[in-house]
Amino acid sequence: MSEFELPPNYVSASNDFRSDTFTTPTSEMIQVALSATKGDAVYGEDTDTVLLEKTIAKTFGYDAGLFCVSGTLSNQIALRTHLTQPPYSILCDYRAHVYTHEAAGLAILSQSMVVPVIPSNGNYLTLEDIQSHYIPDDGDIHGAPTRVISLENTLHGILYPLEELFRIRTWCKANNLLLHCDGARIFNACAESGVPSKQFAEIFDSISVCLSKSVGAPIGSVLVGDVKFIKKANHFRKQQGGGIRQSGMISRMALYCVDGDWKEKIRYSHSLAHNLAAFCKQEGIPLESPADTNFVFIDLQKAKMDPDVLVKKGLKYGVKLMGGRVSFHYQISNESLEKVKLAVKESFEYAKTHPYSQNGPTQIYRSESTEKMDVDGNAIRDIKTYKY
Ligand SMILES: Cc1ncc(COP(=O)(O)O)c(C=O)c1O
Ligand SMILES: C[C@@H](O)[C@H](N)C(=O)O
Repeated sequence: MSEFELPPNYVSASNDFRSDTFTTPTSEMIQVALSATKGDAVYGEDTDTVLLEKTIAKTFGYDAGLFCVSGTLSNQIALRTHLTQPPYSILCDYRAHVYTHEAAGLAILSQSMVVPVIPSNGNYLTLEDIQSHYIPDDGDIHGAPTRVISLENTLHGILYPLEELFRIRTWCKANNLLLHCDGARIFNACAESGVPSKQFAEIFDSISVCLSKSVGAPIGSVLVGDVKFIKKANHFRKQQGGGIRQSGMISRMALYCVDGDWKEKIRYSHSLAHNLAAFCKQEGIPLESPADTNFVFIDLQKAKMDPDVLVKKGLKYGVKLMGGRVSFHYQISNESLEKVKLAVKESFEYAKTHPYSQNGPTQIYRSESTEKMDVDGNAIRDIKTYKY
């Protein structure tokens, strides 16, 4: 095996539970990309990219969209565009991706303070949580007034109740605050809740719609909002190096995914997650949060489970895990689900005699596992068992 060749079970997504970002482009996707348009998207001349932007904007009820190569870029330029006169701050859930996993983009690009809030119900921010933590623009020169409430739907796979979103929307309008949605899993929210995608335009001023997550595209997100907002966001996208040229091929692959039966694909992945959650309940394995959609967050702290043991048990059965978060996507096989159950159960049993003290909630990313072995116990040389 060459030093760069991965073992067979490392090239498929069917056993990859690390994230729904690990789906791989299908041969059909690659085939349609061959007939993609070839214009320069910076000049708005790539038809497939313009079509993708219009399609996603229309799907979610907005007037304009902007193709971004990642959800991080889409989120960060959205929030930068909303923020106009510092000092200001953004309020979000303490687990929000824009705060925890976008490398301090809010501090650097937007020079914004962040007010991270722990939801009083443990799952999602209520209007009362926001009201008791936001910073009013009342002329107090000590403060950095809240300008944007940035929510995530879903967050850690938890569905945001629509009525709560409307309560927050009404209050934000009355208090001149903007609402952004990190919609990395907005398609999951739509598929599971039945809320029409267009209804989110009544709530959020902008949504970062990821295509590279559960919908299964290899690359990209589309930021949606009104025309003036998207025009300015485009300026920040260029500034951040996100103005890519012939993006037709990746746009066409994304269009293939959104034109397809994404609801069916996503509902399949949710059924697998619900199956694992039911198994955990049956075995007495605690979960950190409700498994509403495509994630199962095992409460490692409560179970005193060592995430490294869980990863190694996964390798023993030939499935890829990153820690306590078990992610599902449409390419996961039923066979792999059964293997994950074995790994989770064995790790839980092991913890009973080898309790591990986990500091704080489940870490999505973890350092590389100490040992690497395949199903037959052979060492797997130089393979990262985690994305980071
Ligand atoms: C909730 C959430 N928001 C945003 C992102 C950023 O997306 P990307 O990895 O494409 O930058 C991710 C991760 O993929 C995510 O999980
Ligand atoms: C954690 C985050 O960066 C990544 N989007 C994931 O969900 O795997």
